[in-house]
Amino acid sequence: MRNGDSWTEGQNSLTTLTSSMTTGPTSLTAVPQTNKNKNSNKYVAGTKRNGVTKPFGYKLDPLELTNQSSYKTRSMPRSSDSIDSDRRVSFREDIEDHSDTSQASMDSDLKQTTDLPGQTQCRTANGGPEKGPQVSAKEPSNKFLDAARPGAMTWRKAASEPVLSGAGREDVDRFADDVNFDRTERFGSGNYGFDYEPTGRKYTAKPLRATFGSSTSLSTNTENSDDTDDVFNVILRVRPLNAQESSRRDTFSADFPGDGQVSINNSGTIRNFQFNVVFEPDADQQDVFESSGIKKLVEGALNGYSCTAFAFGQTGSGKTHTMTGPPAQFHTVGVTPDPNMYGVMQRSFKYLFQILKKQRTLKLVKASFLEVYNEQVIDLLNNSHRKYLTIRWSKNKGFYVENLFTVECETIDDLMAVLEEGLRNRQTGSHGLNEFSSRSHSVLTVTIDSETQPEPEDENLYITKRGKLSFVDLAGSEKVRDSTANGGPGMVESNSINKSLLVLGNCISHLCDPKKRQGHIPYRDSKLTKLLADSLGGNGLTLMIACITPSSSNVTETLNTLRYASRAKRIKTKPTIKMDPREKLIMTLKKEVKILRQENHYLRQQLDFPAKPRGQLQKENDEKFRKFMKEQHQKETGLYDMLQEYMIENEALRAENSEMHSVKENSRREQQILYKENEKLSGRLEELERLMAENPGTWSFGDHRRTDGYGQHDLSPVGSPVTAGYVTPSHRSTLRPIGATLIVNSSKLPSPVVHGQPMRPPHRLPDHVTRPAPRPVEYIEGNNQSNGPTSPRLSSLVKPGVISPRFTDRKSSQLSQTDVIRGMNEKLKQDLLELDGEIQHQTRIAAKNNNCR
Ligand SMILES: Nc1ncnc2c1ncn2[C@@H]1O[C@H](COP(=O)(O)OP(=O)(O)OP(=O)(O)O)[C@@H](O)[C@H]1O
Repeated sequence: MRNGDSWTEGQNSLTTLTSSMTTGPTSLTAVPQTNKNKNSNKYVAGTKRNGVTKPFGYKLDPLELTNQSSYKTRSMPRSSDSIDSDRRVSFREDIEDHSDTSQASMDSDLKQTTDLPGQTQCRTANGGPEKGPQVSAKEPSNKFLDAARPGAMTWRKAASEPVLSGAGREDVDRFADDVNFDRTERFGSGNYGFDYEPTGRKYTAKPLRATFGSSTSLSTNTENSDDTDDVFNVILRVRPLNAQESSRRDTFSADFPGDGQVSINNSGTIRNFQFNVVFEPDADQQDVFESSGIKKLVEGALNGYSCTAFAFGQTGSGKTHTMTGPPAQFHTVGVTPDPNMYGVMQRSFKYLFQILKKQRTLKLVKASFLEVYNEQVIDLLNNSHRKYLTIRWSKNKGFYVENLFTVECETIDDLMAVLEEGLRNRQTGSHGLNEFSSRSHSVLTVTIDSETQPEPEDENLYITKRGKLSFVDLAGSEKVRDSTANGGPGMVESNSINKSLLVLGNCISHLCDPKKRQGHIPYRDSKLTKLLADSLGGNGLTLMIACITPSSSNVTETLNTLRYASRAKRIKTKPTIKMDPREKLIMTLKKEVKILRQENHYLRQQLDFPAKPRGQLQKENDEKFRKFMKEQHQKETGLYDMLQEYMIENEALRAENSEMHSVKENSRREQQILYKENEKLSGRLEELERLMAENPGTWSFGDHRRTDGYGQHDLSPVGSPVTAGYVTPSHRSTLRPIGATLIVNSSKLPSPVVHGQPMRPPHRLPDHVTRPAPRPVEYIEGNNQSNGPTSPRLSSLVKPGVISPRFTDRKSSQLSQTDVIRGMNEKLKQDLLELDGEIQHQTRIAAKNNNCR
């Protein structure tokens, strides 16, 4: 025996384990094994039969389905006389028959739902709720109509004759108007279709299958689907009045206005509800299978999603009938189950194996079956000791049942055997409302492991997806009074059923409230909700099948069920594919690599590198690319030398530039100092001259001549005001020639006439000295570089003609400019000294003359 769910144990757990059921002489072999194919370095599922391990694909051999002896050796033991082979053979034949006829349309089966056989007709309401039955003014009850979904519909048996036959276009139009269809629906994919003759003149109206449940409406191929609208569906099945109810003359309390609506008459008060699909009492098992959406769940599980179908409702309302067929046929000795009465479970198994047979890919199908009875989990496939199993929780798996027996199912027979074995072991009891009442919640889980190649071009990458298909048949909610009457089951049984259903209701109301959904969901309050946590609030596809009885005597329970279902209708889940965490990581990395490759490709384009094609040729191209780069390197050796030259040259230029910068800075500073000094000297000269001009009689200048002429001194920076004037006696004391002391008594200063001549105009510096030095011509126009290129290669890059012919060297230009200013400075000092000396000389003469007088 091995644990049922070994998902997080990864591939290592898939070791060959052969275990036998211990419940009878004929054993069911459980071979959950995987052989590692060393050549391909990937895992291949295998099976052990009669000691021989065969590749997993073996079980998809068509012969297998008709191999009677193989079936018999693997049949499940029964406590009663063995009649199973006949039963199963008949169902298998049924599969074969159907597969023959439906095989051709398998493709379309997977894409869209099939047409009705013709004896059923879809009826649609003519105008929605307002045209439905009268709603009591006292108690308006349309609140459950709010979440109606497009495609909601009602199934009702109709006359086998088409509604319109041999009618012309006008008739069809009139008919379409009558049933309130718009034009697009008339000839499109609405609930009615029209066959017409080649002439186009004659039409036959025919009802089409419901679009609900179509596999095309769910994007099951995406890893994380965004389609949250069509993943939690609620359908309603109303059973007919049974013999007991009819004999009591119970009235039929349900009405079906169409469009998936149902109205319940509770003693004159009408309550309306709406679901994805409503099956009226005369819908048969095949109708329910075809139009409930269960096919979509099977397909989802094959694609790696967790899918759950669960039936709920009052006791005796038809849950087990819908899921597996009439319970009597599994519990009555000597009765052969009628394949026509098989429920959605058997039909789903058949559909699953039909797809597997068609796909012929590596798939590993395993099944487990358990029940929750009086809040205890019991393995229905290994219940010889009826041990209670523990529910545990792990980060990767969520809630799971420890030590649950799992059977590998190679064929549909294996799966059928699992179902029958479990049903036989399930707790049933008889009470006033149901002779074969299920006293427990049962969960049959089919897991489908499939290896897929996420990227067709990558032959070595395989990922394993685990899809899960669970069928849950809940114990019926019941009034303890009713169920314990007539020697019914005990209070404990009823209470535990009701309690777990209450917790389920709580979880549903939390899940359908957007605010509460973010918080704590009380899954842990019951074993049932722990097991359903994944289906209710998880990442899967869920189908709730609400079952009700139309009997007026059970209207309160019926309304409870409908409210329950309406609330559940608002639950939204987001389906995601379950993968092994390691494989998930590989996928993530793979995606990253893909993105990086794209980026790389883009950059290559930008840099004019040769593009690396993606996909299967990647390796080959990588090699080519390496070769190309090698060649390029060889070709580019000359370029490399050039690059080195450039680098050396660049370094030299940097050093030169740096030197030039420091020379420039020094000379700029020196010039500034000289400017300032010149300014001072010039100021002193001006003052001295002004002083002499103011006292012309006192001064005579003899031969003192300015070589530079007379005028304004402009030694200040460009733009500063220029002062001009003569040296006045009052300012004599301020005249301080550099290196000499001017001793002048201003009050006794002579007139500024020197040797009988008026004093000369103030000293003026030549223009080229006072103005800032002209900017040296730049080497390249618009380029501030202070140096020219020394490299012949770089020189050749410079356009001829832009180099100034006068330009030789910026450094010398800087220096010459400083020299000019320095020369001027010298000259000013000279002038000042001369003037100062003359003044002193004149002063002495004047003093001498005064003494003589
Ligand atoms: N749609 C139907 N058509 C004909 N018979 C039905 C239908 N639904 C239920 N029945 C019959 O009604 C009886 C009770 O049905 P069933 O056992 O499936 O109810 P249940 O909801 O599973 O009850 P419980 O919760 O007690 O197990 C069965 O004999 C079943 O065959």
